[in-house]
Amino acid sequence: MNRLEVKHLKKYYTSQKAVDDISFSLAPGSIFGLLGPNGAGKTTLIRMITGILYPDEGDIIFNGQPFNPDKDNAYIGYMPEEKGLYKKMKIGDQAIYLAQLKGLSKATAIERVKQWFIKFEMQSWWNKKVEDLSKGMQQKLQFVTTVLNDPKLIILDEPFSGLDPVNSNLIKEEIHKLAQNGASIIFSTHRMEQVEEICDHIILVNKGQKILDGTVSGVKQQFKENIFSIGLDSQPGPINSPAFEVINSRDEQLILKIKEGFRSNDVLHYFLQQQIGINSFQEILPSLSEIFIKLVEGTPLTRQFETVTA
Ligand SMILES: Nc1ncnc2c1ncn2[C@@H]1O[C@H](COP(=O)(O)OP(=O)(O)OP(=O)(O)O)[C@@H](O)[C@H]1O
Repeated sequence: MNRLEVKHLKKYYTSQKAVDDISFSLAPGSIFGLLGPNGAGKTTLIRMITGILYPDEGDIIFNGQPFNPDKDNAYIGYMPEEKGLYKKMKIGDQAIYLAQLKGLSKATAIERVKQWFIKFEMQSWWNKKVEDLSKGMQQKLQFVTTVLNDPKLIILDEPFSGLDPVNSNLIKEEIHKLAQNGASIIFSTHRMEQVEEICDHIILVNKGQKILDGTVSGVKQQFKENIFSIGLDSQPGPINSPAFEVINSRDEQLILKIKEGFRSNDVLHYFLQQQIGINSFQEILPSLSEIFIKLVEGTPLTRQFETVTA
């Protein structure tokens, strides 16, 4: 059973189709990247999945049942990009209070907060106030308060913003552990290299519509352009082959594109025929960043309703 199913979801504002008929599903244990340029509709989509906004149309199915925010919010952890912490409240008390709001008893809340504070080396923060923490420390606290109640669906909006590499790694490891234990994770960010590193599945939203949906490796395969890197044992002379063209070269290392109708074997055959040895041969897949730019570049920021003039 899917953890989450979103079916034909729509949210229109007065002049904008913020989310326009988006469907996708999310399996338990999956780490899912929700990508899109500024204004694409990601936050609006997340707000509907977390019960903050009602959809105009469409269905949200959580754990096989129609989504009921009052009941299901106890199983959802949402870390928004903007901080949702009380600035003046002591950090330990605040974490316990937020865990209780998610349905934990006070005793369990205290126990869990202590465990997480030890794990993340935050014990000394207990009596400090949020306003006394740095941006990165607040981000770490926000992550802990999001996962304290062991949610089944975790939504993280730019979770690494402001974090140093050590703390980023700490949180990455925890995200993987939470997924291994069955939580489904939606991860929204503009940092494509983080998506490649962390997510197993992505959807790309543009102008309120889903324009790409698949596994990270499947999407890269879908957009590959038959580009290969080859390492030779000596410098080749002028190359003239119908099978491929060289698009870049440095000494014995070439980047080449195999032409339509030809195969890798044709490239290998060409060099072997010239008595040139091959040290390495590897396909170069496009990065998610390249795919993202290719799909969204040059498109207007949002889809407006057509203006009707009398
Ligand atoms: N309350 C609102 N009233 C009117 N329009 C809105 C409202 N909230 C968002 N929008 C519009 O809906 C569209 C989608 O916005 P949304 O915040 O969901 O995008 P996003 O993908 O999260 O963008 P970003 O990456 O910049 O955070 C935008 O055109 C935005 O201007």
